[in-house]
Amino acid sequence: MKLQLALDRLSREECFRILEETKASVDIIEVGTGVIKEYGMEIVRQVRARYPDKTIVADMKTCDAGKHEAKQAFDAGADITTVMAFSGDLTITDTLRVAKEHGSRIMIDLLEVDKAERVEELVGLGVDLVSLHVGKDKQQEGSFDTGLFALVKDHDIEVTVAGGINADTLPDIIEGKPNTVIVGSAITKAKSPREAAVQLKELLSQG
Ligand SMILES: O=C([C@H](O)CO)[C@H](O)[C@H](O)COP(=O)(O)O
Repeated sequence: MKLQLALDRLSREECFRILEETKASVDIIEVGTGVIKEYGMEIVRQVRARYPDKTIVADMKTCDAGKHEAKQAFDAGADITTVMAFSGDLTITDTLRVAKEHGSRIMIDLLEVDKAERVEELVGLGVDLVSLHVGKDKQQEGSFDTGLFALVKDHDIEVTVAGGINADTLPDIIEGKPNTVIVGSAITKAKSPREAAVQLKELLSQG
């Protein structure tokens, strides 16, 4: 199981400090939506330049103008870019096509999706990587809900999970056997991001 570090609500300097501290434990670097909004695609280019061997996700949360936004992410050096599940089917297929042309991938963010039918449709469109996600705002009512695994149980696709995940909640989540666990705040807001990442990575290795 891989560990994906989400860099959200951080300055450029904080992003690079935390990356340096945690790089040994982190498999995938996610440049968060808010960080991209603050610094533009340039921050993705800078992360790529500094970490040429890491897998990089640009959390673009695209929902329209898919071809253009996917190209922006891949041209900046991302290996994977995110597209919202509620987007029109043409946005999904356009972004999948751009990803194929670039030898890259699309991760579909299932934020607020509660019907397995949408997942079925997405898989029918060619989607092979999704994120089960409890959003930052919704986390006021509770963090990642393992009930979300039901959405993907009938499909042979790669699954990532996100939403306020930490060392206390991780053991239950591991039971669902996701391919990748995305962690933001539990690492970036920790007193020692390095120690937090080491602990989470250890739990994932045991899982
Ligand atoms: O995608 C995310 C969220 O929508 C903010 O942009 C986060 O990267 C994701 O939820 C992981 O962060 P934490 O919830 O802080 O672990």
